[in-house]
Amino acid sequence: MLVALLPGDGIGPEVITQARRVLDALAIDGLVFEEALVGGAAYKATGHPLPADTLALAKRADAILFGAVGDPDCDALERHLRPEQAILGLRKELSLFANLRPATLFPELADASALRPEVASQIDMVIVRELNGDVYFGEKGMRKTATGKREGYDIMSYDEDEVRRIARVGFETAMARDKKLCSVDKANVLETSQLWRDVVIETHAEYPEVALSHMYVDNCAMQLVRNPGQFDVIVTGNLFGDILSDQASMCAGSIGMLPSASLDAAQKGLYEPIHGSAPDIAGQGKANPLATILSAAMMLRYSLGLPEQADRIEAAVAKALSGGARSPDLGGTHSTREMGDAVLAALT
Ligand SMILES: NC(=O)C1=CN([C@@H]2O[C@H](COP(=O)(O)OP(=O)(O)OC[C@H]3O[C@@H](n4cnc5c(N)ncnc54)[C@H](O)[C@@H]3O)[C@@H](O)[C@H]2O)C=CC1
Ligand SMILES: CC(C)CC(=O)C(=O)O
Ligand SMILES: [Mg+2]
Repeated sequence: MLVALLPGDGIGPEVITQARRVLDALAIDGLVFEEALVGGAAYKATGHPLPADTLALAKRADAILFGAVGDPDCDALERHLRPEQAILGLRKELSLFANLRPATLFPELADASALRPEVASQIDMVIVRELNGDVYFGEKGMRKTATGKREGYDIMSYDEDEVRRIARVGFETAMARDKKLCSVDKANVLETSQLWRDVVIETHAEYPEVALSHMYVDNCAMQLVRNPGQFDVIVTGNLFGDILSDQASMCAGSIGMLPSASLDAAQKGLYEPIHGSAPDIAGQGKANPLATILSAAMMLRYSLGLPEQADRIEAAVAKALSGGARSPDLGGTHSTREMGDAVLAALT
């Protein structure tokens, strides 16, 4: 089993190092790693954020463990050369259309949430985010209006097949949990969202056991803070899912806690924390590696068929937290490496 390791930029390499230590400690027979440059690091070395070799490795691998991309030095580059194009390119090239972002509060972290502990303790949801379409992949550009003003544009669109396939992932995810699916859109304003809602309703006929509800995205942002316990599975588009999952992460303690799986139709996947390269703390040993370590657990479960090993990692993370391991984002002083040490010590 080949895992492509793509550490990327900023805190990406720091958190990937800790995930790799945990995977090594499991001593899984036949698991091999191959590392490659991606993002700003790749641009600086090769002139492209997603070099052909890196893409070829990602295609060849059984799974991809990804850190994060993004480098302030690259923010003025033409868009197609910016580090973020690497993760967008991987998602598109590998048809990773289904992004699962579980947001669960480890009970030990009730005090780390931005919400009151009795509200935060109810959080146990999965955000299913569409990852191959929407405004991120529509036609975009800069142009001049008739009166000579600069105008930026990004086209938002979904076709019905794109909505149907992610709706099915949402329903399937709900079937495996509490059978409650909330579809989040902005159908009161956007035609893209009206189609989204119509197709989700049509797809519901295939899953009559699931209780389906609909919510506008602005209300959803509010409800995530007011009463996050009401959500079981949320299915939504690329842009809304991006924003809502960062918000949900803070309700669950920290953005440094949320893992993700980005899957294609055959469960091949890229696994990454939901956060970015955090240039404000990069190189300081302050990054929380648990989101990446938990992403490695998702990789073992979804793409490598090793659910017991995934359980071992998740149990070790819970034990490390019970034992008091806290990086600064969780209100503590543990360094990135010490968080990794705590998980390693808790592995049984
Ligand atoms: N999938 C990816 O590779 C992503 C890349 N990005 C890129 O990352 C760069 C920085 O973006 P931001 O908007 O600042 O988002 P960010 O997620 O990198 O950071 C937001 C805030 O959360 C903190 N944070 C993030 N991860 C943390 C961790 N593991 N432990 C402790 N604190 C953590 C950061 O220090 C920062 O204050 C940009 O270039 C952006 O485009 C952003 C999101 C995802
Ligand atoms: C570079 C962004 C598109 C990535 C992001 O913010 C995310 O996937 O959460
Ligand atoms: Mg994001």
